[in-house]
Amino acid sequence: MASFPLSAKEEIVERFLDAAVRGDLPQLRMLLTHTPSLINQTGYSGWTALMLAARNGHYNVVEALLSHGCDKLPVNSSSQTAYDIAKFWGHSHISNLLAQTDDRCSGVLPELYFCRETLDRQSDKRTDKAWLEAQQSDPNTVYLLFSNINPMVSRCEEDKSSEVLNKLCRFRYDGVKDLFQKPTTKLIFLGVEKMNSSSSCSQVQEGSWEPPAWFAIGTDEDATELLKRCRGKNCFFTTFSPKIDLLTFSEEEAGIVAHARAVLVWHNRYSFCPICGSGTSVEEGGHKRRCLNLKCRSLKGVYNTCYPQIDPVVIMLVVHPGRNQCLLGRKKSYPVGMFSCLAGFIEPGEAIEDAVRREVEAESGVKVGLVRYICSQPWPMPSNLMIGCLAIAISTNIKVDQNEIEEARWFTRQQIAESLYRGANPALMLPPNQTISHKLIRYWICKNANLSYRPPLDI
Ligand SMILES: NC(=O)c1ccc[n+]([C@@H]2O[C@H](COP(=O)([O-])OP(=O)(O)OC[C@H]3O[C@@H](n4cnc5c(N)ncnc54)[C@H](O)[C@@H]3O)[C@@H](O)[C@H]2O)c1
Ligand SMILES: [Mg+2]
Ligand SMILES: [Mg+2]
Ligand SMILES: [Mg+2]
Ligand SMILES: [Zn+2]
Repeated sequence: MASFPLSAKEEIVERFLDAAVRGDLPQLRMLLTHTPSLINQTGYSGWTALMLAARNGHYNVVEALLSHGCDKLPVNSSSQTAYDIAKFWGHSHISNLLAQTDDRCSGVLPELYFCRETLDRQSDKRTDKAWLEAQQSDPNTVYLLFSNINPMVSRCEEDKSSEVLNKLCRFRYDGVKDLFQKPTTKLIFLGVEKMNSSSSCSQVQEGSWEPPAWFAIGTDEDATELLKRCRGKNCFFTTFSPKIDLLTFSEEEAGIVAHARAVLVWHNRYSFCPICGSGTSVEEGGHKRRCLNLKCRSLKGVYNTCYPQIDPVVIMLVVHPGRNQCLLGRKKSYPVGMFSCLAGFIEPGEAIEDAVRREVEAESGVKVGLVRYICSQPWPMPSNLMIGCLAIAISTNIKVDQNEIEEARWFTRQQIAESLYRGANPALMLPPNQTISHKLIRYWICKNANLSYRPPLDI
């Protein structure tokens, strides 16, 4: 059989995998230090380094790969994870190690995008007017600029291979203070920087270090005028395709964007008092609006029109009664071949479980029994809270409501695993890594992959 020369990239992957087969830890470490992206690569066999080390009983290599954040969930063409392989070949010390690492560390349920609390919100400071004012003119304070609800960003030029494409543009007081004069400008106190290793200097020990405060500024000023503040930097607003662009921040910045955008959207929607139509004043660091009409009912008691609104949405992976398939749907607006979890807004007076059952049946005709909450994600498009669940179907016939979705289908575990780990299934494209939909699908695949953990639902 003719053999084709390997590309440089293929060659380095093969060297890496070979080191895992032989248990050559120094060589594996050296390659990994030089090229961290090797960690989850597969060779021609479709096996990862972790699978190969598990097959050959190299405990120290498995340990090293896990400590480098290796994903233990990919499956080979026989749907086996590294755990399954170690167990099959009788390497119980390795299968025990693979079963031990907890969900969060092992990537079964990693932190969700938009969920990182980068700043300390210090919500108690929102009512301290003097403190807030002092922070505003502090030279260390950081300002983020939003044209309405779209953040001003600059392109990351450093690492072209990274998924992080955008960086929030940061300003100091002098660069933005003129905007404070405009009555339509919204100023949102986002919190203060959390203390980390770089801030644990002598100043912190002496107690003289104050963590810088962060504010978001929402302005309706002309975007081209605003861009002049960047002084030649490659800055722009994420106006053209917010859904895509908002997924290209670092984890640290994504959490900040989720907070700022949801508050600014609320200000845009609630410029006037929804109870009596009067004007309102903005208080509590931009987290409250108070009606200016002294006779208004909203001034008595707690009115939820005065505080930022969040729209709760259920999003669910429906599992077939036979446990080996899951139900995904596609809207007309999705890219060709993409299927995702079903989702829908929770209605007033409705529990999460009932919303899951109602939305699934309305959109796909499938009836659901047991519902289990898994995780949640703020989704600033513009201010949803996605509540992620697994749900067990008690019927299987599909009857799609064409007004809501275009198609719904049962997919086997094999089809999903192939799409997740090899992208080899052109008929099924899953939503991007940053979405809770992706995480729920992944979670189900892992929990079903004969890992020692048995979820209480026996899903
Ligand atoms: N992060 C993710 O992985 C992910 C995946 C899918 C959907 N989503 C988000 O979930 C949201 C809801 O999903 P859906 O569109 O399928 O919901 P849905 O099935 O409830 O249908 C939405 C329709 O219901 C009506 N509706 C009822 N109550 C509403 C409310 N409170 N707000 C807005 N519309 C309401 C509107 O006519 C709207 O077009 C979407 O906004 C979408 O952005 C996120
Ligand atoms: Mg829906
Ligand atoms: Mg619906
Ligand atoms: Mg609905
Ligand atoms: Zn009012």
